[in-house]
Amino acid sequence: MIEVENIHKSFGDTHVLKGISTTFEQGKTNLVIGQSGSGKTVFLKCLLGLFEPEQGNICYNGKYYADLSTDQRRDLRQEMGMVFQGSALFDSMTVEGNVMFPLDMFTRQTKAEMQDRVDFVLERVNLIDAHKKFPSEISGGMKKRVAIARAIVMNPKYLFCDEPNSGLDPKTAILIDNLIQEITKEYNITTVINTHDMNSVMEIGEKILFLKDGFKEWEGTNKEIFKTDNEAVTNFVYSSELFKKVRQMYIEERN
Ligand SMILES: Nc1ncnc2c1ncn2[C@@H]1O[C@H](COP(=O)(O)OP(=O)(O)OP(=O)(O)O)[C@@H](O)[C@H]1O
Repeated sequence: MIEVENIHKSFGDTHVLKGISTTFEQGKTNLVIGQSGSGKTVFLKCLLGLFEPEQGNICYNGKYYADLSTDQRRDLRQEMGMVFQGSALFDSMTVEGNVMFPLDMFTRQTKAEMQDRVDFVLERVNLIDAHKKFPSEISGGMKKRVAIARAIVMNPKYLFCDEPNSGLDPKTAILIDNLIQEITKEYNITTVINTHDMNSVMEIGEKILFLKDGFKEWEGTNKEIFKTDNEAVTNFVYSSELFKKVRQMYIEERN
């Protein structure tokens, strides 16, 4: 579980995060949504420990980040997996080389142990024949699977995903969302996903945090978001014609 308590983050005179408090539970897919510039990436970087808030605190399974020593912070960092926007694979490494990288860097496992773990996670993300391929030889959806395999290879307690669906067609995007949700439940991970994708909100939004201008404007579940009267949320969610029609149908069905 991650508990965020009243965090503020500024860059010079720009006050980006303005007192955000929330809780992300273990085994749930937690989504952070909001318009461009609302502070989602800065927020995710605070969760990752890449930015330290000037005020407030973040608590990881009972441990306050501010109280941790440098060594404890490094240990915590190794409990975090990250799926970057655009996958961020190393082009010069094969698929298995990419997935093995964190094990090679941070563990003392033997080559055989690392290979077993890599084979296991690649199978878990349904990539069986791609071990020896390079990123340039596989599709965008497969790259995301490799990025997910690399993010979970160290058995993380926390999984952070920045726009995991960017650049994918809607069908592949749903498969990737479902894979992240399955893995979250299977390994009881605390997962936080930054997204713009309303399909993700509908499909896997067990908890949704809506940011607006650096404030927490709203939070709730995917069932609640379609019923809320919060104007900022509805303007965001129903910005497309398709979703406006879905809402209309929902209201008509209720009446
Ligand atoms: N390192 C930085 N230095 C100064 N300002 C920054 C820095 N990082 C982000 N900002 C500012 O913080 C604000 C929020 O940016 P952020 O990237 O978190 O938005 P976002 O919600 O993730 O947007 P998008 O959906 O477009 O990725 C922006 O005004 C941005 O210019």
